[in-house]
This record gives sequence, C-alpha cells and structure tokens, in this order.
Amino acid sequence: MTSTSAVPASTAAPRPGEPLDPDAAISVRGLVKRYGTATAVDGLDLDIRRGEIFALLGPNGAGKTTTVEICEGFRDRDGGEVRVLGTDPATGGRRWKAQLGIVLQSGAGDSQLTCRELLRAHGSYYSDPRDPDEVLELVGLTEKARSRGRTLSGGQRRRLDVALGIVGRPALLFLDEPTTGFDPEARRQFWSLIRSLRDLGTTMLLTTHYLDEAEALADRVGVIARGRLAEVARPAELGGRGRAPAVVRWTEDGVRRSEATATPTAFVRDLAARFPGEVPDLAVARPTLEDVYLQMIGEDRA
Ligand SMILES: Nc1ncnc2c1ncn2[C@@H]1O[C@H](COP(=O)(O)OP(=O)(O)OP(=O)(O)O)[C@@H](O)[C@H]1O
Repeated sequence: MTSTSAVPASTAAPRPGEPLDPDAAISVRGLVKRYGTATAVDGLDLDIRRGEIFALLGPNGAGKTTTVEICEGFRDRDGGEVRVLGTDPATGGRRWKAQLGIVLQSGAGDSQLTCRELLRAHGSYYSDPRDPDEVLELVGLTEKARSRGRTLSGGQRRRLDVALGIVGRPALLFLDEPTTGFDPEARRQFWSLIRSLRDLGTTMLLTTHYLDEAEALADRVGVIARGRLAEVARPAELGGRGRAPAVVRWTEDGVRRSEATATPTAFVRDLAARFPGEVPDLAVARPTLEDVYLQMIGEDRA
C-alpha cells in the first residue's frame, strides 16, 4: 500500500510564479538547462515534500537525468532557482552533500573489498554513518557481508548500491532506475526496502520507466516531457484516472461485449440479473497508470 502521510491535500505542481517552498526537500522554479543550442530542461517547476517518495516519469531524453543531476549538484543550470534541503546545489558544500544519498546506475560491484569493508570505508566520509551490519540487514545482504562485490549477482549488486547510498543516513535519497534488470521477486523485495526507508523518514526521488514501480512506491508522480513537467498527481489520479469511467467486459451469445460506465457496480448488478449463473468472462477495468501515461506522452508528441 502507498502511504500518503507526507502528501498534503494539494498534490499538483507549483503554479507559475509561485515562490520557492522553503519547507520542501526539493523546490525548483523555472529550471532551464541547455546543451549547445538544444534545450533539455525548459522552465521546470517542482516541489518534493519531506518524507515523500516522488517518481519522475518521462520518455527517453525528456530531461529527467539532467534535472536530477542539477538537484544533486553534479550539473550547472542555465536558468531558474533550485533549493535542495534548503540549499542551492550550485553552492552546496560538504555538509550539504553529506545529507544526500545517491544511487547511481553504475554500481560498486567491481570492488575488491567485501561488502562490509566497502560500507565501512564509504561510511567514514560521513559524520554519523549507519553501522555497516545494520545497513546490510536493511538491504537483505547480511549473508554477503564477507563477499566481495564482484561475486554478487546483478540484483545483489544493486542492493549494495542502495546500501552505499544510505550508509551516510541521508535525508534525501536519489534513485536512478533502481530496479532495471531485476527479476520480479527481487523487485518486490527492493520495493519493500524502499518502503522501510520511507518509514525511517527518508525522502526519495526516483526515476523509473516501470509504471508499476511508480504506482507501487510513489506518493506522487511527475511526468516530464520535453523538459517541462506535464503533470504531477498521485498515481491513482494522474491524467484524470480517478474520474475515468470503468470499462465492463463480458461475453454474451458468444460475442465479446464492453461498456464504459461511471457506475460499474449498478451495471454489473443489472448484468448479473440477466444471467442464471456467472456472467461469462466478466471483467471490470479502469485505465492503468500506463494507459494514462502513454496517452499523455502521445498527446505531447502530437
Ligand atoms: N552531456 C550532454 N550533452 C549534450 N546533450 C545532452 C547531455 N546530456 C543530456 N543531453 C540531452 O538532453 C536531453 C535530456 O536528456 P536526459 O538525459 O536528461 O533525459 P532523460 O529523461 O534522463 O532520458 P532517459 O530516460 O533516456 O535516461 C536529451 O535530448 C539528451 O540527448
């Protein structure tokens, strides 16, 4: 289940001209980034509240990584204002950086050190690191404490990446496509790790191409297209999804039928009255997050 405790009544993106939110974990206004003559981020506004999991969605090349890297302090911007944990990333020093956890796509898997040694070494950069064994337990790698990174499976390496991202006890964790290449069981285990981190109060900014992942984890999702935020909403409400009619499908007289209705319960009750037993092949569906996402992206490209 998705916790909504960190999400206020208003879930939308900031309005144009709205000032930076000093209480937000991340507050971005009018962000612009150009590479040569190409504009990768084109006036992006975004607030991410403390304690929430926010998923940034968007097609390849939409500007997600650029935005995230500017927030991490790895990339300069050409315009706009950004505050991350109250600090402008362009000027953030060591103390500010120590509050961030960054899980990159690369991975620490090639290290000659054991998992525990790696965590201890990495933790030494921080003033109040988590105990390596506590972190290994949190990510489900206790049994691999003495294993070297290069002997781990792909999914285990990813867990080690997360372990390295959280050993410094970050207030804000960036996760870039964290479950790419995971098998289904590993993804579910990873999701439960992310939820435990949220329960510990960690704010997380996640980029993902997996819409089921965004739906399972995120308090809010933001769809970025052509360098702008097209919409911010709870996963269940994106693109008017919460208000969309349900589609009832069934088979009657050997013919597959369907009906879009705002009152599916009443419709199914009437339908059931017409059949002596089970309504053949009955299904009630609402648009999935993927349906509304693809529609939004398609409209943007049109
Ligand atoms: N270092 C760079 N130099 C030139 N252009 C770049 C650079 N980095 C990104 N771009 C361009 O900026 C645009 C946005 O790229 P970005 O990596 O932010 O997108 P993304 O949404 O993260 O995409 P993906 O889902 O493929 O990771 C793209 O058109 C990309 O080609």
